[in-house]
Amino acid sequence: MEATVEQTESAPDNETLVRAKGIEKTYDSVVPFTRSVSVLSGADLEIQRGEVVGIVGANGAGKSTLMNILVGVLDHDGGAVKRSGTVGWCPQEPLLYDRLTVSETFRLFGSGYGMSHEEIEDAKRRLAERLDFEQYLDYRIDQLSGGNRQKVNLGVALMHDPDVLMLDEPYTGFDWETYLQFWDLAKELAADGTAVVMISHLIEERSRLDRIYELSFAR
Ligand SMILES: Nc1ncnc2c1ncn2[C@@H]1O[C@H](COP(=O)(O)OP(=O)(O)OP(=O)(O)O)[C@@H](O)[C@H]1O
Repeated sequence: MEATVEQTESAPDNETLVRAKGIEKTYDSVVPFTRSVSVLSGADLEIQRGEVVGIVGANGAGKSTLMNILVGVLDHDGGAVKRSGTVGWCPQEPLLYDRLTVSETFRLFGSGYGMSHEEIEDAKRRLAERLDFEQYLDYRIDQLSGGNRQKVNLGVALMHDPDVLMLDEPYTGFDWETYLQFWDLAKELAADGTAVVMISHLIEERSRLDRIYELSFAR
């Protein structure tokens, strides 16, 4: 089956921002002379503006694989992905540069997003206050604790106010206060029209999600 990805620049006002149909993904085996592993087989999903959608399932069910395909950092073998608008992505392992300070990290990502100096400074101040990492702005990434690194990872994913925010277990290592702050923020973003897609492991979270996609192993 042929794999396609379609990306349109601007997001429509009140519509589906991500649509995935019949996604197939097989990984080559990491062990020589053994079979390849089929991880996704006919996965369908739709994400609307303003909703908080959960992707759940057992370890190894393919949640990160699906999200990486939706974001566009991983190829798929079959099916089609259609995305509209801008995307913010918070991967499970922070993708940050150890030698940069937190402020420099925001400048780097902000210029990549095409933001002005003022917009970058404003987003950095707002998110540092909100997620409580103001005191670490001059720290290098490799001097941060795991939880604070995760906060910066989340901050740079949403600093450009994306239409779709994709989060792969974004709160790993957050203390309780930050975890609650994170959920307030996710709800606010959704109320303003952002589509928030989140990989979740916590049963407690199910009530916070508008819709849930559960991945299960193919029989
Ligand atoms: N690069 C790769 N090469 C080969 N197999 C891979 C690769 N990446 C992932 N896999 C396999 O694909 C399957 C799905 O992995 P994935 O990380 O998507 O699962 P997950 O549902 O996100 O798991 P978890 O809850 O543990 O984070 C697993 O069996 C994993 O070992």
